[in-house]
This record gives sequence, structure tokens and C-alpha cells, in this order.
Amino acid sequence: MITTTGLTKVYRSRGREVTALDGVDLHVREGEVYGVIGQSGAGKSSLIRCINLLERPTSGTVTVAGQDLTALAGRGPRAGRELRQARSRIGMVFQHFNLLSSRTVQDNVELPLEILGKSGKERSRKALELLDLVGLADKAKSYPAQLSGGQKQRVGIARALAGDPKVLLSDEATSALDPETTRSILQLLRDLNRQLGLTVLLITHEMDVVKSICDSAALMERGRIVESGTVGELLATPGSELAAALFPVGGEASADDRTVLDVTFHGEAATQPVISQLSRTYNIDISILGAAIDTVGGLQIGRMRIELPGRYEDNVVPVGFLREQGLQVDVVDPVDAADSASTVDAGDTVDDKQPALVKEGAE
Ligand SMILES: Nc1ncnc2c1ncn2[C@@H]1O[C@H](COP(=O)(O)OP(=O)(O)OP(=O)(O)O)[C@@H](O)[C@H]1O
Repeated sequence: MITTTGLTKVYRSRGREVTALDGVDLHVREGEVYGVIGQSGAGKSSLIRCINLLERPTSGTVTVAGQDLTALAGRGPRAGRELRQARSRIGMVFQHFNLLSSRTVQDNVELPLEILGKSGKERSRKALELLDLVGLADKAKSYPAQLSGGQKQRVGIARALAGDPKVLLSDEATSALDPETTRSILQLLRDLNRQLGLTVLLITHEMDVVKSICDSAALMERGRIVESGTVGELLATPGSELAAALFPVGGEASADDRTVLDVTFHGEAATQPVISQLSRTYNIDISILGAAIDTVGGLQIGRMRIELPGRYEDNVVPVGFLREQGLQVDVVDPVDAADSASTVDAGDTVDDKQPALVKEGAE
């Protein structure tokens, strides 16, 4: 539904050049919720602004619903007719809602329909239908100032849906909201995704957003996508930074001469008693340092941090045994694990330190 190839954006101001996007290849499938996560300055806003051609990319292409937007003339407010039409089929939701304070809720939702030249009757019917869809039927005549943050964002979402878009782009839609309101807005996006078959591309700096609604995710650093895939694929990728952040387990080694492993259980492997088999087969004592079961992107996943006596060189065979059972095993570097284990929890953002995973055996 959305494909970018070699997308590059270089800003030039006062003789300085900033490369905000550096050859981004993104592939968002129809009907999925896709999250792009990254620290401040990673290029997330530039990516979303280039996808709907609010910014013209320096090079590369953007295709949405099969149409190459980069081939259409103009940008931002000076977009040509074809580009404006294509853009009306891409809904956009903003962090600070961007509602017009002098207009009622209904009139805010009608605004894109006015621009599309729809009749008054048609605009009114559509706006009321959308307000009903986002749970705000009774607020049509209110003004934005009379609404809570969550309600304002619902209006923003209703307005974004006015042109019957196939794609919704969300730029930190929940960053200005409290945790409970965030949950309700994410749930609304998820419901719209399912009910309308809407493809949602959202950018965020909060791992919890990705964890609660995304089917796929990409990690952006310095204008590049450094990891991407479905949540299931990411969790099955040894050494994946995103997977470790999506599903962290803590726990420190009890002594220097120990091997600490993060073991991820999903699919069939989750039901096998592998830890007791490992202990019996190799006659070793295994300590469980931390463990959790969670639902990530709709998948039930278990993760356990275990400690084996001896250094890694002494444990190559038991580690191989675990992998043969279909488990994903990441060897945790003892120094970095001690640094981070006590600070990581599921609500952390990517700004926080994650255990460094040794990519042994990953290739
Ligand atoms: N209009 C602009 N002119 C010059 N440089 C810009 C412009 N917009 C963004 N940049 C630079 O491009 C880089 C990427 O910025 P961008 O806003 O895309 O990142 P971001 O990941 O969305 O960050 P944040 O989460 O803080 O919004 C930054 O170094 C930023 O300073």
C-alpha cells in the first residue's frame, strides 16, 4: 500500500546541509498497522511528510495505493490538482490535533469535504457519520476548546477520514495524551484499521504504541531504517534491538563466570519443557533471572533470562541444544546487561538502554 524506494531528503539552509532521510526503503502492506519508531531527530517526521509530499523528497520514490506520488507535480500548498487529489485519499493525524478553534467540531470535520467541493448536505451527512464512528456524535456543535485532548484527537481522526482514505498517516498522534487516553485512541485506530481495512502508518517515539497496536515496525536511526519486519519476524530475529525493546526481560548475572541467555518462546516451542530437559540432559543447574509472558502484536510470546554455570565457551553445546528445540537464544553480554537490567521495563522508549545482545550464531 505504501512503498518508498531510496527515499532521501536533504534540507539546505544557510549553506548547511542536513540529511534527514538517507535512502529509506519502506514497504507497508495493505491493511496493516505499521509503526516507525526512533529517537528525536531520527527523521520520522521527514519520512511522513515526504510520504504525503508535504515535503518534496530530494530523491527516491513514494508509491501509495499503486500511484507514484513523486511523479506528480508540486508540493505542500502548491501541489498540482492530481497530487491534491491523491493526497485527499491519504488521511493525516497530528500530535497537536490542528483543529480550527473558531469552527465547531462538525465544521472541522467538514473542512476537507469543502475543499473537495462536496455539497452542504453531503458534507453534513458524512461529518455526522464520522463523528458517530469515533464516538463523538453528541459533540457535533461543540467547539474544540470545550473538548478534552482525547476528544480533540477523535475529531482529528474523523477529519482525516473525511476523504475515505485507504491510508492513514499518524504523526505522534498520542504523544500529547495521558496513558489512559492514549490507550483509547490506539484502540480506536486499531478498530478503524479492522472495520474499514484502513492501512495505518504511524510514527512514534514510544515503544508501548508499537507494542499495543502494530503488526509491523521499523526502527529509524539517523535517517535510515536499521531494522524492520512484522512483529513476529522481529521477535524471531536474534539480536534484534526492536525485539529486545518490545519485550525486555531483566536480571543480572550472579557472578562473572556465568553465561546469561535470553530465551524466547513462541509457536510450538512454547509448550515443550525445554528448560528441565536441558538441565537433565547436561546435568547443569539453571537459574531463572527474569521471565515474562506477553502479547506483542497479537502474538503470545514468552521470554526468559536464564543463567548457566561457566562462561560461554563452556556452554556452546547446551546453547546449541536450546536452538535445536526451535527456541531463539540470545547471549547477553554481562557488562551491558548489568548496566541496563534494572532500568528496563515495558514502558521504556527507545531512548533507554537495552541489554546488548551478542549476535553469536545469528548469521
Ligand atoms: N525544515 C528543515 N530544515 C532543516 N533541517 C530540518 C528541517 N526539518 C527537519 N530537519 C532536520 O532533519 C533531521 C530529522 O528531523 P525530523 O523532524 O524528521 O526527525 P524526527 O525523528 O521526526 O524528530 P522528532 O521526533 O524530534 O520530531 C533533524 O536533524 C532536523 O534538525
